[in-house]
Amino acid sequence: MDDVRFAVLGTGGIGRRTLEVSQHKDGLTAVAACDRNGVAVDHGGLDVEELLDATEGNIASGPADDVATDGGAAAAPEGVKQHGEQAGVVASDQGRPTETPIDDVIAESDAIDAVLVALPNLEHDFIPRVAERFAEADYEGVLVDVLKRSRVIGMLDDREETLKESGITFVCGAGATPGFLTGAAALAAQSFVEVEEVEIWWGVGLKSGYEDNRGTVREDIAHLDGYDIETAREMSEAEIEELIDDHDGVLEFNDMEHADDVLLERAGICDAEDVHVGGVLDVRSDEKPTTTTVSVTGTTFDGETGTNTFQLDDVTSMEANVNGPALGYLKAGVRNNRAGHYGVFGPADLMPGF
Ligand SMILES: NC(=O)c1ccc[n+]([C@@H]2O[C@H](COP(=O)([O-])OP(=O)(O)OC[C@H]3O[C@@H](n4cnc5c(N)ncnc54)[C@H](O)[C@@H]3O)[C@@H](O)[C@H]2O)c1
Repeated sequence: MDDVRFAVLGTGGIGRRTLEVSQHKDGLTAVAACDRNGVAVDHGGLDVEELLDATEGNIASGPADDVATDGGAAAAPEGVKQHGEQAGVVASDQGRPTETPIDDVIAESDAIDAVLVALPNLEHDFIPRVAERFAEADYEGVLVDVLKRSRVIGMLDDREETLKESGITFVCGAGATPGFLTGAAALAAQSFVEVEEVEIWWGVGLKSGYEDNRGTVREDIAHLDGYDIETAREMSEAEIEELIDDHDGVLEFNDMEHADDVLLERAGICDAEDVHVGGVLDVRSDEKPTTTTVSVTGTTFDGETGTNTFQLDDVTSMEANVNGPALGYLKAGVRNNRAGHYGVFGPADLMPGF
């Protein structure tokens, strides 16, 4: 494949690591990146190392106001981590402040093959609305997101015609779970003619990455008993710290609303209600509190019932398991886009069919 010129929307915990991992993959050139305050564009290729150094421990992240409804820059957040005069992308020599970071990237999109959307998803239709704005600008290329919530997939499907008309290949839910593990489940299902159950159980140790992944942790908190997306969004940083203290740093989640379910159903693998996602997050240790496992139980053509299991090594980090696959799916998206396949694709659609 020829060189792929890509952009990252949202240089928070995930977006920064995507840029870093792309340095270790062939044929990927980062040409644009933005966060809530700033944008950096260089069609000859960004100096990724400089951008990462400038934003290290200095992420324009933060809680409730992370999504301006017009998709533009949100107001200065309470949770900005900052060690210089400027937060996030603006701290880089290549960055400049802007009120309209996403529109500034859209304005450059003629020369961009793929865009990785690593924006927060605390407002459900934010990412679908961002996709719509790329379509309104007649973008012809790939959009990839790493969103987690099941209900967002339908909102993307509702916009599929608009995306197709523009020539957009949208790969949704393409992180770890959903994403990597959804693809693994689709592969594990191939032994069976009927799938009864898919169990995804993940373990993440985030001590050294906690400060850089607060957006993700906040979204996960919404899955705890007694919390929802609204309450999680409105919690202050202090309230989040308190909740984490109450759990001694270890949060366990059961029956999460993770899009693995609808993504496996729309690929014809099994019913969404037969997919269960849960896991354990430890923000005080880098070691995974439990091994990440995907178990697919089904019946073979010759009547045996079995369970195929896929396990991640405990030494592979969340960042490796989100960003490696996200960039892999991005490349698969580009291959499809160049072949004229437009519309909305989930990770399981890019695996052997069922
Ligand atoms: N599928 C998976 O396995 C998986 C795993 C981890 C995280 N995620 C998802 O990745 C996303 C990002 O998580 P994170 O921990 O990196 O969050 P984060 O808060 O660290 O980063 C979000 C970034 O988006 C930027 N941003 C926010 N609003 C913006 C706006 N209006 N315009 C431009 N930029 C804006 C922020 O400045 C920040 O740079 C979340 O939606 C999370 O759910 C998915």
